[in-house]
Formats: sequence, C-alpha cells, structure tokens
Amino acid sequence: MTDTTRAELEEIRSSIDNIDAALIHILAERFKYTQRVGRLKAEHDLPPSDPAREERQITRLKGLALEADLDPAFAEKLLNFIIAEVIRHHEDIRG
Ligand SMILES: C=C(O[C@@H]1C=C(C(=O)O)C=C[C@H]1O)C(=O)O
Repeated sequence: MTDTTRAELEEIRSSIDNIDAALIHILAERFKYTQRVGRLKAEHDLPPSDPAREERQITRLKGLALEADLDPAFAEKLLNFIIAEVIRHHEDIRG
C-alpha cells in the first residue's frame, strides 16, 4: 500500500469512527425515551409491545431509507432488532 492510499484509508476510517460514535449517542438517546415509554406503560398496565405502532414506523423508515439510498430491507431488520431490545426492556420494567 502506498503512503497516499494509507492516508486516504485513515481519513475515511476516521469519518466512519465519527459516524459510529454518533450512532451510539443517538441510540443511547433513543433508549432513554423508550425507557420513559416503558415506565409509563408499566404504570398504566399497558402491554410492552405495540404492533400497530411498529408497523407504522417500519413503513415510515423504509420510505426514508429509499429516499436516502439505503436498502429498505436493512432498515427494517435494524429497526426490528432495536425494537426487540426495547420490548425486552419494557418486559423487565413490568417485572
Ligand atoms: C417504544 C414503544 O414500545 C415498543 C417499542 C417501539 C420502538 O422501539 O419504537 C415501538 C412500539 C412498541 O412495540 C412504544 O410503544 O412507543
């Protein structure tokens, strides 16, 4: 690898590192809000999951993914993965 290529690789990876850090902060912020929802649901004896809300979000995010040139199937898998974790948290809060 030439020095120029190595420098370019490092520069690109530095951008990736910044984006990964932003993703972690954004996810942490999202989980703070979903924990609030979980506490509210537990207080009012509401079920941990809301499939209708999930469906609306998946539809919305798939549309946003298309506009952003991101694979909508990936966006759907990612959201489902996050939501599954949120539901686990809500079940824990409910006890
Ligand atoms: C956060 C909620 O609880 C669950 C988690 C969701 C999410 O992570 O977006 C969406 C719907 C629910 O299944 C909610 O009901 O708003």
